[in-house]
Amino acid sequence: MTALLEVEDLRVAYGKIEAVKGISFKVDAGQVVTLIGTNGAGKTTTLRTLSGLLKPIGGQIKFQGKSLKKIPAHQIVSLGLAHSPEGRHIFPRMTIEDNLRLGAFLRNDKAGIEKDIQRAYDLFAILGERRKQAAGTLSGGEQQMLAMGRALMSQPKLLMLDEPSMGLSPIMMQKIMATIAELKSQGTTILLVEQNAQAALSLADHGHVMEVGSIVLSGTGRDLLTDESVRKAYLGED
Ligand SMILES: Nc1ncnc2c1ncn2[C@@H]1O[C@H](COP(=O)(O)OP(=O)(O)OP(=O)(O)O)[C@@H](O)[C@H]1O
Repeated sequence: MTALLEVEDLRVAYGKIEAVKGISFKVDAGQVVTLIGTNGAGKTTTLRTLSGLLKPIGGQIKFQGKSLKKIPAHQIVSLGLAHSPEGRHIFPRMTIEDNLRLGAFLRNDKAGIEKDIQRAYDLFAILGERRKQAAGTLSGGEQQMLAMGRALMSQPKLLMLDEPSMGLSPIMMQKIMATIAELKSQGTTILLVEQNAQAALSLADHGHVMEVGSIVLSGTGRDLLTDESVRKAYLGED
């Protein structure tokens, strides 16, 4: 069976600095796969490249068996790859509901869009309660919910989440992780970038540890959670 996403020997550079140095991994439909690693490991660069925002200097990206090489960013969304970026990038002056609608900008099935807006409100009740308010009035965690809800509005085959737990309180972080688990149980395929290795590996089918542009260790979420080097480097154990 072909993987939903296949990344092979991917290399990405900013000028002369190679930020991603030949990484390979795949994501099968229905899986949660996580990339973990410290600041500057190349995780965000990888997601931005998969979204078509950065052009690789080498390697292959295949989505549903087709190369994404010559496909511009806006068409990549229509193929079914949605990206909830680091820092969220919601539109603070627009209402919560209008932010959600933006995620559906490539769709014209009105009834389906309304159904998915309702689905976002079912997942995140606070967004429904405050649908007519400016998105900038939401807390950081609620803005994260909005960013995830907006990404889901494109009906993605693959949802890419960049550090959804960043800057959140432990309770809000747990809520976001529980939502990711719920999306997984509904069959959503997710590529999750996280610095919170414990949370990410706990719900991932597979994980890859990135260090300075390379994948240095791969395994099931459970294997990596119990791996001694991972526990020392990323889970704060001596
Ligand atoms: N726009 C840019 N121009 C030049 N170098 C960059 C740029 N963006 C990132 N880098 C460098 O590329 C490397 C990888 O950064 P990247 O943001 O992908 O890492 P990351 O693992 O996502 O870390 P973080 O959690 O901080 O986002 C780092 O050395 C970073 O300084």
